[in-house]
Amino acid sequence: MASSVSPTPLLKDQLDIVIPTIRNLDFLEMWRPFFQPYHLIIVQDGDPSKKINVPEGFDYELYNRNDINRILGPKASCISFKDSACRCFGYMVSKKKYIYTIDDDCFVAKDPSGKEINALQQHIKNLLSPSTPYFFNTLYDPYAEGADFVRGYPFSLREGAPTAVSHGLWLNIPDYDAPTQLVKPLERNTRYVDAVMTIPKGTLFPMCGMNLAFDRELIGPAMYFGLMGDGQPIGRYDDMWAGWCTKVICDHLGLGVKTGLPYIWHSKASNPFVNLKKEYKGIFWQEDLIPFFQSVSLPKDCTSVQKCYIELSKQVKEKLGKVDDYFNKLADAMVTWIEAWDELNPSAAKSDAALPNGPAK
Ligand SMILES: O=c1ccn([C@@H]2O[C@H](COP(=O)(O)OP(=O)(O)O[C@H]3OC[C@H](O)[C@H](O)[C@H]3O)[C@@H](O)[C@H]2O)c(=O)[nH]1
Ligand SMILES: [Mn+2]
Repeated sequence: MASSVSPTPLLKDQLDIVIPTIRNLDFLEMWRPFFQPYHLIIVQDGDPSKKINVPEGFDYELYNRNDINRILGPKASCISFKDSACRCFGYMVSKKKYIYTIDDDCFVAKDPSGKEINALQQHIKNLLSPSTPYFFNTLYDPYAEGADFVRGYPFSLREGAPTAVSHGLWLNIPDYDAPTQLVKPLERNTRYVDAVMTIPKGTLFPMCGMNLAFDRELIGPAMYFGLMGDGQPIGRYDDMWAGWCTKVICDHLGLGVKTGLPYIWHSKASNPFVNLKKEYKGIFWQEDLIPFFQSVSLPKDCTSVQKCYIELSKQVKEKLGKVDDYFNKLADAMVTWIEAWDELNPSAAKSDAALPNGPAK
């Protein structure tokens, strides 16, 4: 029987909110009722001499590029500059079990009843309840209030798998790629779909970093947002790369990834022409990237996220290095990221994933 209804714990001492920003943080005023109890990690991108004002009353730490260079030294080369991908530095320096990351142009949305959505609470609910990657439940989340496993659902699979990622969605400005933005400039997402689903094992998905939460202890080292922005041939594929790496590792380690509720209100449409320039190589390359990730197989002795990620970086170099030399650089940066992660998180560096490698065969 799926869990009965109990209040969602705040987890205020177990969760950090990571915000990449080149703007001001006035958006926090709208989130204050939901975010004030939490510690914020603000990753200031762009010009480090620019002063970012954080509204009064929030507990935060702020890192700019000088801080990243000071803390990581030469390893700072793996952290993107002038791209929201810089946010992954916040994941690395956090000491908490959970991360929630949100963009500074994302606001509190309302559900169809007009009630303000506490996105963070829904993400916590998603992360604290199991996922069902091995068999699709046609009533969606069986652990949600008023739902359960449907007839025919194997009882041997009803315990589910630990949830590593909770991927939220967006009302108003949807996360479209540049070509779609260009042909549908006025399209707004007004559809509120009241569902949380587990993305089945063996299926990839386009992970958006705008409204994303994850269990840092289960999957944190896989959440590297790649080499994007300044000096790189590609942008706006930071979260996509992290999502593909994360999903194949979650599948291997027997972890779940959920998508759906909660919604946020995404307010700013970034410039489609600028986005096209950033994305165009990604749009072309991903026709090779997706078959690569679909064919990834990780050895049984990859029993920790770090080991999986290092193995993945070897396969990236071997199989994608021939697509473009960028992937050789990215593969090296993946290793640097893990080295930096383990340097900043020494205790976690030793731990293997304490999880079976999927359901009992
Ligand atoms: O150089 C930069 C540009 C932006 N940021 C911060 O990143 C957040 C997203 O920026 P923005 O809202 O302008 O871009 P979107 O196109 O809406 O972002 C989506 O697509 C790109 C990424 O995948 C992103 O995750 C998606 O949300 C915002 O907080 C900016 O302040 C930055 O740090 N550096
Ligand atoms: Mn935005």
